[in-house]
Amino acid sequence: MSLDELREEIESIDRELVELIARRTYVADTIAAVKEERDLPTTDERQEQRVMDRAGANAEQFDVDANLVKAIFRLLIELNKVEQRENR
Ligand SMILES: O=C(O)C(=O)C[C@]1(C(=O)O)C=C[C@@H](O)C=C1
Repeated sequence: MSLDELREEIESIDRELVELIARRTYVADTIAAVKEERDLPTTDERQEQRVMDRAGANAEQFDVDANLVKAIFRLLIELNKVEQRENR
């Protein structure tokens, strides 16, 4: 594969990543509505821990750096919380 082709592959993966981030964020909008209905706080630390543990385990399964993957998930959770706070 040429460098251009490899970069095209990365471009396509990057687009998919953004699409997945958008889908995760859209779910946060629905979660915000459920939490508001049930008078629950936006932050659920136990659930965040579960998400982080799962991210670490998935990273190990795919042989990528667990700490880096967890850092990305920390950002994704923060993005969700910002989105949820804007929606309630
Ligand atoms: O599961 C929830 O309650 C969510 O709001 C989603 C999410 C996440 O991004 O995974 C975000 C904020 C919460 O503190 C916990 C988890």
